[in-house]
Amino acid sequence: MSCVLQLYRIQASSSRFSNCGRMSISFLHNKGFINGSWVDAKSGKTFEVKNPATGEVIGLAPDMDVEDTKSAIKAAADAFPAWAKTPAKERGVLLRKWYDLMVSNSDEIAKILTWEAGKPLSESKGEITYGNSFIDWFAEEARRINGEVLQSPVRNREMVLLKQPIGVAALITPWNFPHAMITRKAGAALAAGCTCVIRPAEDTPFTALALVDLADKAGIPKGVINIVTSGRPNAAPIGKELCENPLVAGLSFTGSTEVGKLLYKQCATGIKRVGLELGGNAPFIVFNSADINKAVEGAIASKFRNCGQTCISANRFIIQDGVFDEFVEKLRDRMSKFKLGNGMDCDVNQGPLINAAQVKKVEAIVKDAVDKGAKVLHGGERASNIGELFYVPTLLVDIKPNMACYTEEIFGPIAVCLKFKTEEEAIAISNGTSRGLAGYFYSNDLNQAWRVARNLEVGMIGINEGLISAAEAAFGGVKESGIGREGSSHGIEEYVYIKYLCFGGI
Ligand SMILES: NC(=O)c1ccc[n+]([C@@H]2O[C@H](COP(=O)([O-])OP(=O)(O)OC[C@H]3O[C@@H](n4cnc5c(N)ncnc54)[C@H](O)[C@@H]3O)[C@@H](O)[C@H]2O)c1
Ligand SMILES: O=CCCC(=O)O
Repeated sequence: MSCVLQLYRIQASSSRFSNCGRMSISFLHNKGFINGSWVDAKSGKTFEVKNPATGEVIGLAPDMDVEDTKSAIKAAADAFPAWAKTPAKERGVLLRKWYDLMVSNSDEIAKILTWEAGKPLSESKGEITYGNSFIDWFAEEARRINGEVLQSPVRNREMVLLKQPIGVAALITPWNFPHAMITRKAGAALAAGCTCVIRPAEDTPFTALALVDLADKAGIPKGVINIVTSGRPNAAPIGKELCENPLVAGLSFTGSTEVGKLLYKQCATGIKRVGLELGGNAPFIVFNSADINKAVEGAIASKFRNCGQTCISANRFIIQDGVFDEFVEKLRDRMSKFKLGNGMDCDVNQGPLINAAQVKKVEAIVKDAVDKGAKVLHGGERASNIGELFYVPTLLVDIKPNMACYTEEIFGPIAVCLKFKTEEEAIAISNGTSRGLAGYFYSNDLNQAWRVARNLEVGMIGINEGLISAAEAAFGGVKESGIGREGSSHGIEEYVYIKYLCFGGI
């Protein structure tokens, strides 16, 4: 209850946001940030940002377009030479200051995040700890961007590999992790010596603007981080400009595979460096040897984090015949204990979906499955009594390969359970998709664990574990789930190129 009151205090204290008088959170902004200044769209246009839990308009953000994007790119390009030459240790110190400010303001950022993204406050705090950890990590990694001295095959030569920042990085991020998807990209880019232009999702610009404000307060020089906000209609032209502008060296995108493919094509025009974190269709296999209680806890964590709107959420539960009934019954029991509601309410653990399009997509997936013979063991409908965008966590069995819930990324609170007999069958079902982001399996057979880990066609695997994300981990997919890795020491590689030096006549 106290959380609810705190939210209303934010709303009541800002003249630029709904129901507001004075501003208590100094980093709550409704302007874009270009070349170190808070700016409106050149056109003067704005778009509405709504609280998905209530439908209320919480504020207006600048509806920027290609002209604003060109200005942001120019600012980033102008700032690049000085930032690239700033010693890595100094870049790391500035990132550390940014991290410290984010930590000390975590509770306030969490409220903004829940306000616009709908996720329960405890999850927003979890995302912020996670998102902050990328800045902490890359603050340290900055000074470890080392080159190599090679063994020359001939006398009187020295051969050296330097790593240099690629230049201006364009970062396009989604609404589902409005904080962490920015810090995972910007932390690596800035540590490497790149400057950046960020285009956050239209549903969640205020978290992004708060982060950039704290970066500014940390002393990150003007032009190094720029942020261009826009409503959905301007996303495509802004994206095209970010992909095709000759001053941009590389693009990093997190979002749907469909948009990722388009941006990949657009980047081909200028042979830009591309990093893509796209959709998944994660298998979650439970073998007969597994500890079923642990598997159910892992399933809940993996499937229902952010109401299932997570790219690495379990998409299909693939359960061996000996433990199918026990797993399904225990999962149903856990799901029946979820509390849906406004994420600001402390005991809520499932918030709304982000927008009406997501609700329609989830509804269509459930209807398609039921029409084709799936059985609903829990949920199966909107929770309209709570709000427009709430959907009851749903459990489906009797799943067939022709159902959308089998072939598509669900991206919502729908758990679908399939039965299998042999390990080969489980692998074939798991790999029978064009996606390959994450996978999970539960087994207490060590040999089986190695075999299955090697055979799953995914970039990341949780083995007896449902939560795998960490700044130290290399995050990314195979197949149509993307290109490149974020986080870990490999995350830096997306933002540097190797320059070969050959010193002759030595
Ligand atoms: N892998 C992930 O982390 C992730 C995140 C969000 C969504 N998704 C997937 O995407 C589906 C749809 O969600 P969504 O609509 O938010 O994803 P999306 O790919 O449409 O949007 C992601 C980001 O890209 C922007 N965008 C959209 N079209 C663009 C374009 N032509 N050029 C440049 N930017 C563009 C959006 O405004 C947003 O900021 C989901 O159901 C899910 O399957 C995956
Ligand atoms: O949804 C995409 C990112 C999720 C994560 O980093 O764990």
